[in-house]
Amino acid sequence: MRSSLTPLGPSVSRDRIITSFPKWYTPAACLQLREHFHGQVSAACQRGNTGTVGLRLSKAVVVGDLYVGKTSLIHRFCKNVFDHDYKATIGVDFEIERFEVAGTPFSLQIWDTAGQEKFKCIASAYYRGAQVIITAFDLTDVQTLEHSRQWLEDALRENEPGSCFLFLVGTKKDLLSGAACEQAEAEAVRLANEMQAEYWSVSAKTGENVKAFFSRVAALAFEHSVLQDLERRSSALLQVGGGDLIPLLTPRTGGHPRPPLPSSCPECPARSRPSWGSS
Ligand SMILES: Nc1nc2c(ncn2[C@@H]2O[C@H](COP(=O)(O)OP(=O)(O)OP(=O)(O)O)[C@@H](O)[C@H]2O)c(=O)[nH]1
Ligand SMILES: [Mg+2]
Repeated sequence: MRSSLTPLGPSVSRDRIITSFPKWYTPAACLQLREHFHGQVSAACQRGNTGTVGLRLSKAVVVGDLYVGKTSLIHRFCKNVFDHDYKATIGVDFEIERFEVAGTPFSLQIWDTAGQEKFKCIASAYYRGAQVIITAFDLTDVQTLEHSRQWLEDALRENEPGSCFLFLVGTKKDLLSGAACEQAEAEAVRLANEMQAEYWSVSAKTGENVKAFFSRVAALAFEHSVLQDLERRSSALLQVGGGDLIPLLTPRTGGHPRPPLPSSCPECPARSRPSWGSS
């Protein structure tokens, strides 16, 4: 039986429908090597038993130095446009993208933050509650890669340890090729592994890898939301005797058990979640 919580609303566009688990950019720095949805997630989707996942917004926050191309990346994905002119983001902005993942509606709220130092305190107020942190750097500017550590640290400070998927994204791929590109990517992969983040190279100008990247983000965030929802519901219900269900409150958290970490599911050969301290 399909869940009665399935939302009404406009159907999602065809290119936001994700039926198979999107692949990583490189196995050298990826969060998940599986090529299929988690078994429990597929089963829940088939039964329409995905709880409130279709009704909630998952939050993804994009951080990184000024001028690296955060806004351009988001605009390419959400509006399919590219602007050569630079207009600094002031504070924050966001877009909401609706997907259908394994037959279930899923919405991602993508927060675009300002890279300029003077806006940092405004932007950092919006880091909280992120399910996904995307740290962007410019592939042609090694300093922006070096600054990625600090951006990630700042974003993690506002969130529960182990509660976020981390991505490191090299932008402006169209400006590099051959050995220069390989070298920049190798350095980025090294840092991504230290950060326990998944690495992607993209170009907002040409659109290369942009849709694939956000599909991957959406699929991982969706999977985690479904697993979290299943766990929340199973720990809130204790089955007894002839099958009566007794709702329980978890005392420690007032009925809202801490969600499982993305890496805690038995089918995930993923790395452990970060305890990323300053270096
Ligand atoms: N060639 C090329 N240029 C890009 C690409 N992405 C962004 N740019 C350019 O880089 C400049 C900065 O892009 P933005 O997206 O505004 O940078 P931002 O990170 O949002 O900057 P802040 O809002 O100040 O933090 C603009 O002139 C863009 O046109 C890309 O993929 N390729
Ligand atoms: Mg911007």
